[in-house]
Amino acid sequence: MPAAVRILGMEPADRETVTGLPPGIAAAREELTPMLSQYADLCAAHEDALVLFQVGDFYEAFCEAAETVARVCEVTLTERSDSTGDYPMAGIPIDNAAPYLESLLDAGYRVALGDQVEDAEQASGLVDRAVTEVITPGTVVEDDLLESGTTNYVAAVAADERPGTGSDGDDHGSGRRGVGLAAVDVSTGECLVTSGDADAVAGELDRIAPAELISGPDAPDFEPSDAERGWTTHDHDAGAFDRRTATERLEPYLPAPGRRFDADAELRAAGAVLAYAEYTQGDDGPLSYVTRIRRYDPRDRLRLDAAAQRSLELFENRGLGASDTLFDVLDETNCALGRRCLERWLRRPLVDADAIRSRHDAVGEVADRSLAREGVADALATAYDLERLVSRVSRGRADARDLRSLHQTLAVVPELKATLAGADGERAANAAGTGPADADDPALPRTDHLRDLRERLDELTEVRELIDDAIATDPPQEITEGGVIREGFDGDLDDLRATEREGREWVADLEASERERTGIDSLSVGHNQVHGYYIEVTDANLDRVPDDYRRRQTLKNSERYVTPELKEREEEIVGATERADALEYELFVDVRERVAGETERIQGLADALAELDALASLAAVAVERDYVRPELREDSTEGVAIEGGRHPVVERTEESFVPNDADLPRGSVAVITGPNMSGKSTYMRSVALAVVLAQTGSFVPAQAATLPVFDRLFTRVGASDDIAGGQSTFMREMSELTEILHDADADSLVLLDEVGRGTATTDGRAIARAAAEFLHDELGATALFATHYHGLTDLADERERVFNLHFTATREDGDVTFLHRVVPGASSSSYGVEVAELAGVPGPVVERARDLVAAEEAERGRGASGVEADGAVDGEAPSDETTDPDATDDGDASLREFLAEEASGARDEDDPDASDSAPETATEGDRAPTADADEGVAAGAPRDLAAELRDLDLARMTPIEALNALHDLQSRLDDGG
Ligand SMILES: Nc1ncnc2c1ncn2[C@@H]1O[C@H](COP(=O)(O)OP(=O)(O)OP(=O)(O)O)[C@@H](O)[C@H]1O
Repeated sequence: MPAAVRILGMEPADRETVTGLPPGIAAAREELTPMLSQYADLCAAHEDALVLFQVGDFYEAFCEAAETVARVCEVTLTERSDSTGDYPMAGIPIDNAAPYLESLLDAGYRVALGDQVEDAEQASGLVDRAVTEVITPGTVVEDDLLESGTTNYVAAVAADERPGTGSDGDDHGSGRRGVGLAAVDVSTGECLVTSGDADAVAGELDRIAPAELISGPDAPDFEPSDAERGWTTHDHDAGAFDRRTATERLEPYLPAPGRRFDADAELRAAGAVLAYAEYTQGDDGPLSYVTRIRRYDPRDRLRLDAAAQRSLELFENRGLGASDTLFDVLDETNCALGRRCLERWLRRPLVDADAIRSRHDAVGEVADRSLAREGVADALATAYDLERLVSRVSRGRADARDLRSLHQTLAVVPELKATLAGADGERAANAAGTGPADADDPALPRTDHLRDLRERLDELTEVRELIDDAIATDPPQEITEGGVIREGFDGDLDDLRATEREGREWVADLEASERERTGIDSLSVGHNQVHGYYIEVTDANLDRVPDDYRRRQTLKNSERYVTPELKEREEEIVGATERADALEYELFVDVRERVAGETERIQGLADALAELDALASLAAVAVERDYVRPELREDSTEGVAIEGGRHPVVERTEESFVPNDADLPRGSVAVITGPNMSGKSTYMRSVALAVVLAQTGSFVPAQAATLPVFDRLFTRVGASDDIAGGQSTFMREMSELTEILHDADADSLVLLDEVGRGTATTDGRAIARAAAEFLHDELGATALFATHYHGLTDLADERERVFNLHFTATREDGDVTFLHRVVPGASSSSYGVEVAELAGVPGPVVERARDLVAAEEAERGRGASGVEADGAVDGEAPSDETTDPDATDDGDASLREFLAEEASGARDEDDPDASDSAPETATEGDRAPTADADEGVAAGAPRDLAAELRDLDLARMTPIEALNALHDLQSRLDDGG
């Protein structure tokens, strides 16, 4: 039964005209020819889809649907005329349908393929047609329409309908949770089910990034947090979410579904998503290759929401510079299976320390064994996408070439097992390794993880042999025209082929024997489609034609004949060929079904191959990029300790990447200051990426790393950092901050990059400070906090676990050099003007900016005496704008001041005593503000103009923006503000 699905986001008028029954056809319904009437029936049964109707070698659409196809696929709109009228018609070639289908999917359509399901030659009257598949973004199975090595999910969400069901998601174990989520990859049969409160499910949806989402009645509206990874939404037939219906739907997939799910909403989401998947696959009953429905709890994985994935550039590069992502760096996989697995791992890093260590063991072993690593890579490079292959086999869509690909993939398994056991030279070393339990059997990997994996490499010998015995080595694509079954596999087939062969040989000899018999040297024997075999004699020799020749065809200069014997042989050959082709098809289908019977085992093997490839990829990266095995803290109260840590992506493009240490006690807040472009963001991300990598099972780019296991990782990056994604609003920044402050706890790692930057300085600073205090005082999360609000560094004096770090720069002959090295203590310079110069802001603008800064500093110098006189430095949070201690100082000390300090050694980076804010406090004190300074005028500049100038984020402005901003300030200065 087709589900009633409607495409959201389209005007009802559009839907009426492009999906379901085209109005032009509906209007003529009573008079339609039988064929168009059949088309109309299929359209009416698929209201949600655009029906493509097979007519010979083309898929056709009619009337309004034809107009849509012509426009979207850029094909010609023609007209069909029959006794009942003229109908616009547009078609796409079936042989090359993929690019057109892709255009229709991209344009938001769902396409129902109305195929001829009966041999046109055998049909008496109208050929029977049926929808064999509904192609939708989330349920495509065609290789041509799917990216290799990626997952493609359709998901369903259902609200829990049991009374009293909690919605806070914290009642794990009681089975009472708010929203159920189920997702299926129809191309591989992977099926996942989970549940949680609406926020948790939203996070999971972001992580899974389904191509399509169907919602049950009362389910919350879920919007993708990232438009680029968005999904198409449908309201699904409410009936599919009904508990009883869902239970019945699930029964063929798993016994006693009612008892298998924690939450009612999980069961209903799973039932609905499978109903939908079945519907799109032609409603042919259960999808036999969905053999495992995997339940999971989001809390069993490191929670990385979409914002974190985005800002850490795990899968997408948002920056304007380097083009790689973390996944690109890690992806040294050799086959699509491994690539998908690695992606899954990176989207869902582990939180179970033993499981993480186990992966590290395996990565370490493969990294140590270069022969095994290369052997595994070579073997897997010839493996096909077993998951997609087996699902095709199981759906009855695989051809003989697919079975051969399956065979080739199975054939690497024995080789892989031998490789993992170790090549001869390796075995002794293996045996002497870290004390394997079975040291007397050197032919085994030394870690439990690899040993288990090797065990799971099911050789499936019977399947491999069956395919090898049955299927020709280089079969044709068509499975109905013979040539797919190997000789020797079936006696009857061999007899038929022998008859066929002998007949052909007889025909081949006929020319010579007839020439001899008739004495006509130019006599020839040939064959054509219409007349079959013939003997051709030129007109000059017609007098020598024997009596038993029967004329078949007269040509310009010759005659064509048959003999009764030739006719008989021909019938024999044709008969044998037809029967052999039909028998081959039968045999092929039988072999395919027998292989399909092993779907579950083949899927098990696919999992093992995928994991092996992912592990080998991590090992290859560890070796090539000099990563180190991270040590996991036993004690959950201890923090992060990284020596010589690097950013895995930036280090690939930055010729001389400067490694940095990170020592973050659990629950500490590191306030990081420093000039623009000095490396603050890179540093923070390096720490977070080390955590993500470690929990994924990877080694990390560092000299040494000891890490705790975090449960959640939050990031909040400055508003303008998201401009490239077109989502820069202060509101968004604040809602992300809200989420962090609500959800982070002692097991969270939090990255805050320039929080508060999206609003007025005073408010932004206040929010930043309050957030840092809350993180420290209330949440106890481990946090890295990069900021240009230097007043925040005071927190180190006030809070036990807050400390300062900063980045420095040097200047020689007017050139600023960023050292990219983190050192203890607070910084006081932003070098904004210098960065503007580096970025190519025109010289006069830079010079003018320098003058303005100098003027302001001069003013501040005058104001500072007031501070000393009053001693009015207030380290408390800036709640009141008029007494805000930061109100002028986040403009920072001047470059001159800063360099003078450096020259005098007051700011010795290597000075171990120069920690925290001690030397900096003096500096800041020197230029701390007074009420006078707040109201003061720098070289006649109104105070607010100077503040505005200070707040310009030059590093992120284009030269022209900077020029305009300065021009604006200048003219307002001229106007007296
Ligand atoms: N450790 C490092 N070694 C070498 N180059 C680095 C290092 N860290 C950062 N860089 C380079 O410096 C550039 C700027 O770094 P990053 O964005 O981290 O600075 P930032 O201090 O956060 O700047 P802003 O305050 O303007 O946001 C990076 O794109 C990178 O090319």
